[in-house]
Amino acid sequence: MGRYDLALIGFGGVNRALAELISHGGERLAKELGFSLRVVAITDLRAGSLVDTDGIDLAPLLAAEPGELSFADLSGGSADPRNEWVIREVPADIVVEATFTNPTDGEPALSHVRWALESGKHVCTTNKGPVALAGRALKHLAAERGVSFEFEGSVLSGTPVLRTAERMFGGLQVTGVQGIMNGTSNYILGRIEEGIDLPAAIAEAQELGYAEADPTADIEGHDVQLKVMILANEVLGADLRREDVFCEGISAITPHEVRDAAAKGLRWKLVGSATRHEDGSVDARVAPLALPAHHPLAGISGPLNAVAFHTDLLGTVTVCGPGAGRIETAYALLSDLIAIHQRHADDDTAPTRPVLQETHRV
Ligand SMILES: NC(=O)c1ccc[n+]([C@@H]2O[C@H](COP(=O)([O-])OP(=O)(O)OC[C@H]3O[C@@H](n4cnc5c(N)ncnc54)[C@H](O)[C@@H]3O)[C@@H](O)[C@H]2O)c1
Ligand SMILES: N[C@@H](CCO)C(=O)O
Repeated sequence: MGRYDLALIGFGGVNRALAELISHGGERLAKELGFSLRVVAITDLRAGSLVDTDGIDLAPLLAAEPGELSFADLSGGSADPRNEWVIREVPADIVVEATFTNPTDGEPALSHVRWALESGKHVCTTNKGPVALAGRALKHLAAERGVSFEFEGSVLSGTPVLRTAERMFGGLQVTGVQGIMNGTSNYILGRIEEGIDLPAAIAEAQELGYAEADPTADIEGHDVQLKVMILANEVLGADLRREDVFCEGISAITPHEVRDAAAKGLRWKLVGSATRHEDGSVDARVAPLALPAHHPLAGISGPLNAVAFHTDLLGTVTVCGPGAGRIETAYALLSDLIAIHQRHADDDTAPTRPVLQETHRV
């Protein structure tokens, strides 16, 4: 049975949930999937870095409160995240990037992904920044190095939107996408409709693990803007930059407007869309809309999200499922790991693991 050694970059909600899946369900998954997973490195801005090329014992890390975790005093640990050294030098097969999304320039996650691919390591990430802002270049780099770059969790967490389009839509022309693609804003709009105020609704979304570290991106639509770019670039063959996508969030909608609309049978939703025209150009936008109850997206509530694909032969195909959540997004990473295994299990040119130089051990 094969085994993949992982380096986890960022140890917040999502990568901790992946570590839990591996720690608690690893044996069952190995039997079912035909490969096992082992974590050999973890880095985190707050906790530092931890390296054990024989496999990190995850149980004590998962038993600690997230905010209290420090690797500094552990064997193989350091207070410094040392991302570049860990990514480039530790002999992992796959780098799992789940640090903060930066909608402006994608950094430092973009560098994390680039260092990993340059080092001949596969990458899976839930981070929208590198995918939306540099997806084409990173895919090119991955292909050049013979490794995979997987990012299912960058759109609708673990709900398989990108892989459905990539694997199941052969022979179809996709002419547009429209959807509710942010769990936090959708949850917040629902809670405001129920009478909760905005700050309390944001706090709930943070507690539930839906919101970005800085929820401004959820509220102002930037998170959806990145997701629309990813969908347009991956599915409609576009090459959109952020400034190409009009973006308005939900911050200007008052609680009165939300409740007044509900009384009239309308639901405010933050809708992202992209349309491909006959000449191949693609228009994309993010804006709140008051949808009538009969609209297919009106009933998508809470952290549930949906993406409708408009196609030539099937009409509209809608994929619906969780749009956010720690475990749901960890599943996206697991689905990426499975995709990497399926693509590379038979590689006879698979990169060999370099040996970590003793002098570099901490
Ligand atoms: N939570 C979700 O529902 C969800 C869904 C889809 C995608 N995502 C994306 O997944 C990523 C992780 O989400 P999360 O919910 O775990 O966020 P989080 O804020 O809980 O965790 C991020 C972690 O990354 C660490 N970090 C930040 N910068 C770092 C750096 N330079 N080096 C090392 N560590 C660093 C932070 O200390 C934190 O522990 C984000 O990019 C987010 O946009 C999250
Ligand atoms: N903050 C994002 C996480 C998923 O990308 C959301 O609420 O949808």
